[in-house]
Amino acid sequence: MLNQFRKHAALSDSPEHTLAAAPRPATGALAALDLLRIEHAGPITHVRLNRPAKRNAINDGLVAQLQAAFGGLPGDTRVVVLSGEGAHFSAGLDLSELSERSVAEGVFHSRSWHSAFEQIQFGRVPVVAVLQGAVVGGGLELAASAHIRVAEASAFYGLPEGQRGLFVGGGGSARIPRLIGAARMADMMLTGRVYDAREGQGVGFSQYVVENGQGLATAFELAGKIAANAPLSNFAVLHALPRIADMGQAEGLFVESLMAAIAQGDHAAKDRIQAFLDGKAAKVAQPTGSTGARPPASNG
Ligand SMILES: COc1cc(/C=C/C(=O)SCCNC(=O)CCNC(=O)[C@H](O)C(C)(C)COP(=O)(O)OP(=O)(O)OC[C@H]2O[C@@H](n3cnc4c(N)ncnc43)[C@H](O)[C@@H]2OP(=O)(O)O)ccc1O
Repeated sequence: MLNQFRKHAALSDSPEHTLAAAPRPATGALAALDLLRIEHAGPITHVRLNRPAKRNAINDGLVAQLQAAFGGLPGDTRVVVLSGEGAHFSAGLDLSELSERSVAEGVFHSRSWHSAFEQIQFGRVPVVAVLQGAVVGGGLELAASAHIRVAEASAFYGLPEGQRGLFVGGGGSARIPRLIGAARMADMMLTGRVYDAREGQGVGFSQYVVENGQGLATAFELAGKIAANAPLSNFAVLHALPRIADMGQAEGLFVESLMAAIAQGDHAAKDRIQAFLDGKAAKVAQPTGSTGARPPASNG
């Protein structure tokens, strides 16, 4: 595992980073988060859901700890890998906590998920999620908050809320239709339809599908590339892209021009462009399939 970390977090083309010698466990407040396992390897922070006996079902404690973890990332973190311990990414809402909630408490409960997951989606750094086994209900809502999803062949996606008499409450109604379309989401909730890993890639749940056991290695390989980018460039992808997508074209293009100028003025862009002009930076690579991923299927 240590070697895997070192190999996949290699940042040799980054002008600003060297990789720490070995992954180190979180310290201080992050170390106290017992429903998560957090490790740092240079600019990559690995956040792992750690309730495998309950299939990483998401209870109130886990939501609070996700909020704390993503709100308390060290300043040198450039990218997060989010995964789930065991055979399943997450079985969704912890159903054992639901029974005694009033309607008002239900609203506040849902809002606490929104807050934690918005911190993941609209945080400072990109998040790469590794998905295996069940990615269902609130687990799918959590996965949808990440920016890149790497699925292992075992992954399957479902929204059993309909079968449980519930509605999504973790931001799924806002995020999932943007990934797969509203009609597909309605079908999943109304009929209980489940997509396997390959189908899930086809409809837009994941950008990559890899063999079982290869998810983390692929995610760390991608995370190494992301960490080598200029932080402001990554930040613009996280914050400008989704907002521009929701704007009219004229407004969107105006915001784009501002963001482009801001990124271009940053020293990190200047350094990287000069390195390319001096022949010291990599050319754009031909696709090699090095992540083990098939090209994304169309969304159609
Ligand atoms: C309304 O306001 C909301 C809603 C929400 C979000 C809602 C949802 O997420 S609804 C969907 C809830 N999830 C499910 O219905 C999945 C249920 N689980 C399963 O189908 C299976 O466990 C499995 C995930 C396919 C895995 O199967 P298997 O490997 O065979 O494991 P099991 O033997 O079934 O389970 C082992 C162990 O874990 C417990 N467990 C599993 N899932 C849950 C769960 N979701 N909640 C609680 N506990 C779970 C299971 O009971 C077993 O426990 P033992 O003690 O018997 O070992 C969001 C926000 C809102 O405001």
